[in-house]
Amino acid sequence: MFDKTTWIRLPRNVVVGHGVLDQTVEAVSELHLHGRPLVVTSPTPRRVAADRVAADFEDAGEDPAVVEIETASFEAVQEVIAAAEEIDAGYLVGVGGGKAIDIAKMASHDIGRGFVSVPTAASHDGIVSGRGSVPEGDTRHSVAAEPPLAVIADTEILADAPWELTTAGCADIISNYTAIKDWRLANRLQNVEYHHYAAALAEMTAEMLVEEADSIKQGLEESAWAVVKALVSSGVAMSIADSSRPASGAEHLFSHQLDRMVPDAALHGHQVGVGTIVAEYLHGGNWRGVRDALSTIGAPTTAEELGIDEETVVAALTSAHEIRDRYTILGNGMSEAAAYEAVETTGVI
Ligand SMILES: NC(=O)C1=CN([C@@H]2O[C@H](COP(=O)(O)OP(=O)(O)OC[C@H]3O[C@@H](n4cnc5c(N)ncnc54)[C@H](OP(=O)(O)O)[C@@H]3O)[C@@H](O)[C@H]2O)C=CC1
Ligand SMILES: O=C(CO)COP(=O)(O)O
Ligand SMILES: [Zn+2]
Repeated sequence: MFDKTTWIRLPRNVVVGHGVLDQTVEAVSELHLHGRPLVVTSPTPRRVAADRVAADFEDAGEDPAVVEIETASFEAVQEVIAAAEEIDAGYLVGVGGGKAIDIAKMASHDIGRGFVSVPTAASHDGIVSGRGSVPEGDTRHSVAAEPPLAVIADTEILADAPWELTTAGCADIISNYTAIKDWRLANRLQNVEYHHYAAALAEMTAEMLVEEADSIKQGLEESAWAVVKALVSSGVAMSIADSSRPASGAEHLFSHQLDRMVPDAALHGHQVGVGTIVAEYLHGGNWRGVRDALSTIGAPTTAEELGIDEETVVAALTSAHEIRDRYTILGNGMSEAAAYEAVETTGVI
């Protein structure tokens, strides 16, 4: 009997452009959600966008509430759930960087309410995906969470955000190259389920961004536009696959391990970018092309630029395979000698 099922959960409205923050209420009203909105944000995004969004809901007679979180933690998720229950929220609107958005999408998932994503930073592809990432014990990788019903990405705000957040988003997209290679490898060696369509979309997204690398420049709203569109495609690829496989391979394992060893040392995308150079080298691919694209955009390509010492980078590489059950080019682990060889050859150290 044929017993395959595909269930793809995608956003219904994706609104990207100059000043579209003002269209948040309209984009949400089309979703036919009921009840009060709870705006979930963090301090800077609140000033930049969330207070405006809340005021617009107020003007529309929607009686919103705002909850501000400081850290990406399970306590913050519980705080948001309590705030949502207190006002009997109909849906949650995450306004901010990955922290606020992930907390909102994880709280939405727990209480079965709709989630709307309003990114204020183009810092990684979690702004569109149904994956949430909150450190718990030794776990750093994403888990299933509520996918956004709508995404409102105002390029005026994104272009104004600190540039390193955007270069981190670029590097997170470039990592799709090695994520896909790892996925294919896992499919061949371990019979891991592989989705051609999701893989093609993720790979094409990385290729298009690399082709445009020269024109991605600080202060240009067109650059924020190009990056956020790529983040949307990458998030859609993850939704199609119902997994982060299209956008997360060995380079992400390396970054997650760094997060465990030296929390908050560098941005997610920047760590992932350096991991992509090494993983591409291990695949025997064009690691110089990856390095040059990162460097053209202004993303780190060395341990020093990440602000992480050589020993930690090597230790993260040799233990990254332990992070989760995800087969990649790292196999059952790199030896220390092989890790040194890879980072020295690629100029990471
Ligand atoms: N779901 C997924 O697939 C993924 C999730 N993540 C998660 O996302 C988080 C990292 O995301 P990231 O966006 O880098 O982190 P944050 O949300 O912490 O944002 C980074 C910094 O930028 C500030 N900020 C955000 N927007 C603006 C703006 N427009 N102008 C000025 N400052 C701004 C934030 O301020 P403030 O401190 O006030 O918030 C914060 O200090 C982590 O928790 C990580 O685990 C990472 C990768 C993938
Ligand atoms: O960061 C991600 C994709 O870019 C999510 O991947 P993880 O599942 O490895 O956390
Ligand atoms: Zn990522």
